[in-house]
Parts: sequence; C-alpha cells; structure tokens
Amino acid sequence: MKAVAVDIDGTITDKNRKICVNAINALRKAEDAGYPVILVTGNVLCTAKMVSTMLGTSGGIVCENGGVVYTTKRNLILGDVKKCSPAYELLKSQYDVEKTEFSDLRLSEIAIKRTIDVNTVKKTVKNFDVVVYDTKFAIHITDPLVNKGKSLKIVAEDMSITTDEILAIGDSENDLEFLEVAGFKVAVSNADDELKENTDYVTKKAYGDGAAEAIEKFILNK
Ligand SMILES: O=C(O)COP(=O)(O)O
Ligand SMILES: [Mg+2]
Repeated sequence: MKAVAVDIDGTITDKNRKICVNAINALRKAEDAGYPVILVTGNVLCTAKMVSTMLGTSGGIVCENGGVVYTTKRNLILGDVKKCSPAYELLKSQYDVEKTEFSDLRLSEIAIKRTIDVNTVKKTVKNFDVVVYDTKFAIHITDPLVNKGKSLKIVAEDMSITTDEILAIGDSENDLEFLEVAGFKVAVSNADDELKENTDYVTKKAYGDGAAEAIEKFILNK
C-alpha cells in the first residue's frame, strides 16, 4: 500500500461527528511513516480542507461524494447541481425537508437533514437523473455521473499512484464506490451491512477506534 483514504463522518469520528483521538494519532503516524492520507467525504470542501489542515493530511481531498476534487494540482467541480435541484424542489413541495447547514457552500449536490425516511426520498425522486445516499448524517441528492470512487481515481492520478495501492476505510453506502476501487477495503464495525459484505476486513472496534485499528494493523505494524 502507498496511501490511506478515509471517509470522515462515522469513520474517523464517533456517531456524533466528534473526531476520535485514536484516529487522529493513527492518521498522523501514517503520514509520518510516508503514507499520505486522502480524505474522501460527503462534506463540503471548506469543512474537509479544515479537517485536513488540523489532521495534517497531505493527500488530496474528495468532497461532496465525489462532486468536488481538491489536489495540489487542481480543484475540480465535477457534479452538476442543476440535476439535483428539480428533485429537491419536488421533495420540498411534498414534504417538510430542510437543507443541511452551510448549504450555500455545497457546489455539486444537495444535502438535506434526516427528517424524512430515505426510502420516501428515493421513491419521490425516482424519475429524476440523481443518486440518493443516506450517510446516517445527512441525505444527499447527487449527480449520478460522480461518486467517491471515480474521484478517488483522479486524486490517485495527481498523486502518481493507482487506487489499488490505497487502503480505504468507510462506514456507509456513500463509501461503496471508493472502497470498490481500493486495493484493500476496510469497513468499521458500525458500517452498513452492504459495506461489510464487500470488504477485506471489518474492524472489531467501532468508529474512529476502528479506523485506528485498521491503520495500525495494515499500515503501521506491517
Ligand atoms: O456528509 C455526510 O453526510 C457524511 O460525510 P462522510 O461521507 O464523511 O461520512
Ligand atoms: Mg461516513
């Protein structure tokens, strides 16, 4: 492996999005050992960039579920939010939905609070050209042409590595695509069943402690 790619919410944090100290330490040690860390998240760029700065990660950043890519070589908006708006407007006309905070900073997709069942969202917008993810922290209405996996490939290219040289760690359905392209796939123990069924390793510990467990086991203690 040459790099580590981690989801943020539910993977290096706890269930309330509070970052886990063990995950911070493991990520710092991975960087110090020469394994750049890539953040791959549904969060907006300014949130992800601040997490990257505070963690000291040196790999690129995939945000908005692949809709936005940030590397030392380029900053790309790949998702088309114009595909997502009509779906959101229909939802809003039928249900009491609310965008997540800082929605004006979201460039390539629309994220709403989990005040509505995700299956109701998926049913309501089924005729629109969108993909809906429930990350357990928000519901995202996204451009089907982008996802975390496709954008991780762009980041890997800018880092002169291939995605099969990356160890990837995630917790929910919006992580499926980036784990799929990674060389070693890890689901934390709190992950969705669908993610756990498609991985090389499921951690014994949950949330950020699980991410730390996998980094120590497969990167630091190799
Ligand atoms: O933005 C979200 O809803 C979840 O973010 P994540 O992809 O880092 O888990
Ligand atoms: Mg997550």
